[in-house]
Amino acid sequence: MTTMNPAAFAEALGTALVDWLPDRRWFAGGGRTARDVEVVSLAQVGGNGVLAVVAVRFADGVEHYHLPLALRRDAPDAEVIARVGEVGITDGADDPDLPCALFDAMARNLRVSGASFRSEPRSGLVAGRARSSRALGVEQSNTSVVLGERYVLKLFRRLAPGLNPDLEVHRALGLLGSEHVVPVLGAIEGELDGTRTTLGVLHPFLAHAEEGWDLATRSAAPFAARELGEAVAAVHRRLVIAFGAATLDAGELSRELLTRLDAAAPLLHGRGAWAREVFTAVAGLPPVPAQRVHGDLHLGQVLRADGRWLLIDFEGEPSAPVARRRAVHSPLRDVAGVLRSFDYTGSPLAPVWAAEFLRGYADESGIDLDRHRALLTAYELDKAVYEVVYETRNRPDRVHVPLRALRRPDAA
Ligand SMILES: Nc1ncnc2c1ncn2[C@@H]1O[C@H](COP(=O)(O)OP(=O)(O)O)[C@@H](O)[C@H]1O
Ligand SMILES: O=P(O)(O)O[C@H]1O[C@H](CO)[C@@H](O[C@H]2O[C@H](CO)[C@@H](O)[C@H](O)[C@H]2O)[C@H](O)[C@H]1O
Repeated sequence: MTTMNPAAFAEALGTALVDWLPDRRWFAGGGRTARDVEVVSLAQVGGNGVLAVVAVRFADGVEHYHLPLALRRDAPDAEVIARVGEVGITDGADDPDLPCALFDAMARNLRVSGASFRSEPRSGLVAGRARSSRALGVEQSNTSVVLGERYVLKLFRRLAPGLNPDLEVHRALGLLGSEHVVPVLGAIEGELDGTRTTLGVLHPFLAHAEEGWDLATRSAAPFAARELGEAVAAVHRRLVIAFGAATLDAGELSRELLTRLDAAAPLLHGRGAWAREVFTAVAGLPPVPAQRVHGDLHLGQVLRADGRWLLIDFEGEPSAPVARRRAVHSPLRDVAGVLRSFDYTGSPLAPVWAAEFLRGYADESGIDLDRHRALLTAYELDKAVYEVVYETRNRPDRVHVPLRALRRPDAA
């Protein structure tokens, strides 16, 4: 970049991104056509790296994205997003050097124009200790890179101004000594709309961790569903200690559920009637205990490592505005998320796991789930409605799974 005109760089990049972005798994455009892409900030890092924040304009609004980029003269055409003169701009997450440079910048607590890099107290990061990098290569909403096989750097993609709830919650639970989350070792921040905004977070890489989804669908090992229930309840307890408790007015909650249902109605293939009844009945419940929760809990968000469950990715629903992701909810929302996930596995053992999970959750939390059946069912249906929208946008071949869950249980 030093030898490149920033205006020419931004112009070439913005133009090329209109076509490049829609093919990225993490791009949340949902089939909409971007009218234009504007580069709103560029921070130079390492010898060949740039952290860019771009604004993508659609007919119905603007979304911001974070793009770690590498600049290389020898970049193969297939990897190049845009060329400025002889220099090819490529996705920095796949670059052999850029992620290591980001690690070193965190270890050194570096500040450059437009970005700051930080290591957490007592993280023990030492520059130069991460010499290799590889993209994790899993299906995800952001992009995670494994560094030196010891660390994992999650580069957030779609941005909302401010502290990312994933970093906020991991940090808070880590400080409380929770054994069900990985510690935060470092973070990267940029600026968006004049607000310090999280661009990345560094955790230890658990090389032998297995995802709950893989354990439930691909492994012959017994699934520790009861322990998962206990772990979720333990995390919920610590979330109350860290962020406090509240109550929700049942009438307001009912209206919120119905609003989400109405918004999704065109995608539900006429399957919304039972959910409507259940959501309407929520208005008659007593005030609902609420707190910060995970917000998008499913079996891909839990890892089994060294005989314990860890919860990851406290970012909430990727498409929700950040205020909603940080809002308090009933903890049963997370319980419902895991139940939906058991249903997604299609395993004949799913009902058994669900029962064990609920037993573990009830025992650890002291919540009598039988007394809260109506609310739990409402959250399961709300999650299924969310999933119909999510799958329609991202994986249309799976939309039948949540659609099936919206059918009244006694329906033929
Ligand atoms: N500390 C870790 N060690 C090993 N693997 C991890 C770790 N954190 C996350 N992963 C893996 O990375 C995947 C994506 O992480 P996640 O935080 O869910 O990203 P996203 O928000 O992009 O979906 C997870 O499903 C998990 O398999
Ligand atoms: O992990 P993310 O934060 O990106 O969550 C989104 O993607 C998930 C899929 O990867 C999606 O989860 C849905 O599919 C899962 C199976 O692939 C299933 O276990 C979940 O229960 C189901 O919700 C999640 O909803 C979405 O927010």
